[in-house]
Amino acid sequence: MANPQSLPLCEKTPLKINTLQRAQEIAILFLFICLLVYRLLSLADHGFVWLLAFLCESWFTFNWVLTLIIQWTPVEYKTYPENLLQQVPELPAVDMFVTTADADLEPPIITVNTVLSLLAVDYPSHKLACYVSDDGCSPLTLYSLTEASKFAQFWVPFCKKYNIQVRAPFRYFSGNSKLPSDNPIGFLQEWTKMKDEYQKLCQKIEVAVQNLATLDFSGDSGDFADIDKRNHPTIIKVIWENKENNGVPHLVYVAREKRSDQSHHHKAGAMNVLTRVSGVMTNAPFMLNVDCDMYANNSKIVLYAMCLLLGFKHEKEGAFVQYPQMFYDTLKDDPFGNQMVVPLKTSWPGFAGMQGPLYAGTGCFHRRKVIYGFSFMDSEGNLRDVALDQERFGNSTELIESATHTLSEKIDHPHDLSGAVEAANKVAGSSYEHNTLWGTKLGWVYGSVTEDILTGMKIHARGWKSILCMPDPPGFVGSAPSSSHIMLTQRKRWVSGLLEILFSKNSPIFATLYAKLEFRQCLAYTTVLIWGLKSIPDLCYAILPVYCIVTNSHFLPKVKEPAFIIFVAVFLLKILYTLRFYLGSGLSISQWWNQVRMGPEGKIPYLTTSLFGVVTVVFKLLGISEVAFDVTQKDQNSSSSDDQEDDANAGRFTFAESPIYVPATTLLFVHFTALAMGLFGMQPPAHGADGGVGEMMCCVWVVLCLWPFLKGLFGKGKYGIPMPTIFKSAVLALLFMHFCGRIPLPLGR
Ligand SMILES: O=c1ccn([C@@H]2O[C@H](COP(=O)(O)OP(=O)(O)O[C@H]3O[C@H](CO)[C@@H](O)[C@H](O)[C@H]3O)[C@@H](O)[C@H]2O)c(=O)[nH]1
Ligand SMILES: [Mn+2]
Repeated sequence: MANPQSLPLCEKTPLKINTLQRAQEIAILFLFICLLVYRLLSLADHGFVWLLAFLCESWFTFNWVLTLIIQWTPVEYKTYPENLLQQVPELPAVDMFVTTADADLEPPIITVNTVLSLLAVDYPSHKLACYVSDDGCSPLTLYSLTEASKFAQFWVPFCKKYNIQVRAPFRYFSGNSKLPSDNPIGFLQEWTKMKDEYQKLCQKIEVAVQNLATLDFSGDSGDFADIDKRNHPTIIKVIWENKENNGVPHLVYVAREKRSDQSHHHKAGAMNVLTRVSGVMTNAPFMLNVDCDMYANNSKIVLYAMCLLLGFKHEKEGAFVQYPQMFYDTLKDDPFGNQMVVPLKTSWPGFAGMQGPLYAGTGCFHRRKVIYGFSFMDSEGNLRDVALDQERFGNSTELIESATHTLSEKIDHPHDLSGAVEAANKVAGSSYEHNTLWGTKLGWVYGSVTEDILTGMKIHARGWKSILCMPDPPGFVGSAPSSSHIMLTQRKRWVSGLLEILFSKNSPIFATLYAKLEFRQCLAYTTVLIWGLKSIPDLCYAILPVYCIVTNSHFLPKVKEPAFIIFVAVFLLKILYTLRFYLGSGLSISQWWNQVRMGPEGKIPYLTTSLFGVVTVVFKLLGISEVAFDVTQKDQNSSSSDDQEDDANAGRFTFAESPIYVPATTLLFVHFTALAMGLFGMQPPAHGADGGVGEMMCCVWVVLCLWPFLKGLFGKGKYGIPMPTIFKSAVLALLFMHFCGRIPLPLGR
């Protein structure tokens, strides 16, 4: 797709760097280095504890350097001349993919809203098609979508006529959206009608959810009778085929074939099926994909993305356009650290200043030909001869033909969807990919439960760049985990998925050595991939003060030593550094504190699920077990919650019977013991120590970070730590004390 002459070129512009921020960053780096030098110089006088502290601190320094490398040259994209797209003679077509996997964890009404918001975007509707992949193979989802497509016949024209901004009805009709005061004539009437219709739609879906038996299995849903989610043939239904220029875009339901003896590769597998099914149906040169909960929050998203993808002189500048993930209805002060506000200001623009943002799995527009995997342009920019054979693409002549069109940049003509269902069924088969390049060189890449990062990295490794799009209002908004347990489970999957990439042949280091991943981008990917590993030094560093107090040794310099100041300074400066972002963005101190405890770099996730994520990957590497894709539960609670009690408890930390809570509970126990020993002078006869003020302060900090666990000791129900967990942790804590030589247990030592 060449850039039409009339379009001015898009540009990346460097962001102005805040000098105070830079000064702080450098100062922290300098202090880290001083600290390491101090450790090294005094290593000989101290023992093992000193060495361990030195190793942890080297790791922290290394991480800080990587962080700075990412943030060094932030850029933003000069925005997209909105009205100019109207001057482009022919807008390209876009296929839009929505994935859902479980009608219980992902209620159909959520998927329906996402689909409605996509069907209603501001873009010529005959250029759009929406495909929903249902890995749950649920008749409820199909039923809900069918009903939604009827509602869409009113909803889409209504949104376009009155230029509605948020086109997901549950958000539009939710309590906090006010009606504009200067309504055009007739608006109020239509608005009321629309609201009624939407309520009816919700009711229908609700009734169906409550009582599956009311669904009529005779007609379209016949295929679902007695279906087994893990073992069933392909079901593809064209729910709505758009035959006019101004109608509602096509809507297609896809439940790919599943066989219990064949791996279906989770979301990556679903994406590849959607790519192929849409390939034989509409074959648009661009593809958008979203998770079922990520509705379009800005009606111009497709236009913006097209401006960016078409607006560069060299198409290599834009393999994909990524909208950062944002969330709706987040709880006050973000108690579970989901929002990731700071990355929006630091790492996202930072990545954009290198090879481009990471592919985040949702809210992303890809070029279809990039997904088809080949670098078809030679260095002169001419199309290379690409053999599109069955060995690569699989044995569907329709798909090979459509892929040939894509790669040779021919624009496909409107298709007859219903006529393509047979071909679509074939390419959605579970054995279609056997002996092809799907999942390796083609499409979404297999081998990690964070398929998004892996797939994006493979694209960068072929020398493509990517583009960041951050319009106001944000492009896509989704549901954030509504409880701490859900959040922690999600983090565990992320951590394992990222480590799976690090320890595979797809590691970014190889991609830099043998392919075209830029060096800085490789470092940036590495920082992301080693996320889970960071929990190990964090754990060690949390144990050190306890160990030192109990054994009356030191891992920090004594208060009187000048070196003590370096430690205090790094600690305080790092706090000030992050606090600045929060206060500067109008956020509260408690939000910052929640981030410290629960955020991506938070203590609690590090001391709970990250550790287990690492273990999962070790098990995988040893061939003991596979990494599972546990789907995140999604809630729609759009401020309509009438349950007062639930509201009050919404931000409270919850527990479940799970080993993930053992390490942190154990830590809490040993820290308390250590604090008690320190305060009441129960340490062994001091070897000239100063009571370990530094170590005591560290202990207090860890206890503060683990406060939710302290509350959990006394909480009831899901707010309390389960008894077995407390018991296991107590045993572990005793063992720890024993090995520190403090509590003689009859263990023969
Ligand atoms: O076998 C599966 C499993 C999941 N999904 C879908 O994948 C999406 C993401 O799953 P979710 O449980 O919401 O995971 P999150 O951790 O919230 O998702 C983030 O992380 C994933 C893995 O990195 C990315 O794929 C997502 O796009 C990104 O939003 C959802 O639409 C699911 O329906 C499938 O289609 N098939
Ligand atoms: Mn999600």
